[in-house]
Amino acid sequence: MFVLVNLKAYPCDPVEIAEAAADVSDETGVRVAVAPQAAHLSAVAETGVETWAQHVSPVEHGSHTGSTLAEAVADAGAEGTLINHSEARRKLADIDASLDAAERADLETVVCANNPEQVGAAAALGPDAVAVEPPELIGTGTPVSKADPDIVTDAVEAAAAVDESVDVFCGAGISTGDDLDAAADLGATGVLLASGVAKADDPRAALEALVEPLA
Ligand SMILES: O=C[C@H](O)COP(=O)(O)O
Repeated sequence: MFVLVNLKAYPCDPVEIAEAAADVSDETGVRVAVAPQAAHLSAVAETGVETWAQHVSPVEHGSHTGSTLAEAVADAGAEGTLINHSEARRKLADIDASLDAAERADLETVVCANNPEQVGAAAALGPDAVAVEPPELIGTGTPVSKADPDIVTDAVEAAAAVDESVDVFCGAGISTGDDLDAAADLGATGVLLASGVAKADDPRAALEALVEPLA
């Protein structure tokens, strides 16, 4: 299982979480990556943790003030990028162009989607993975794998129907090792989570407990 921790814009210490994630990954062999704010990418990458951008803009080098250039996040140490999110929804054409930008910069990609229908559409664009996240469960602490398991199995089916090489992750409300186990049982090969780590009093302990069943 791939554990991708999105720090969103939470008031956490990105380097402290990155160091904990790097240690947990080294100690357990579980792949753990951290997606901080763009301004924190270099500092996070310097910890040695696998580092992801939260977004890359659908642009090339040029007159694009305010954009997040794929080449720039790669230069800062990012190895992958999220594209699209329920909290920052993009049009399909922009998702497609952001995937092109990520490919140019040699970034791995996960496209987020709200439901299995969007998963199918996203899979058709050829990302490395799609992540299904029911918006109503994000940040609730109620895991998608328990509250809406069918959405995960339907997403796995929808992606496979389009392109079997596209991995399917799930996210929303995931915070425990049991949630990870349940996600794997439903066919997900990764999880996307945020508040369970970024808002934890002790992010290191939260990460250790999270991956414990996989270690
Ligand atoms: O990008 C992460 C997801 O939106 C999940 O967030 P959450 O773990 O706080 O529910």
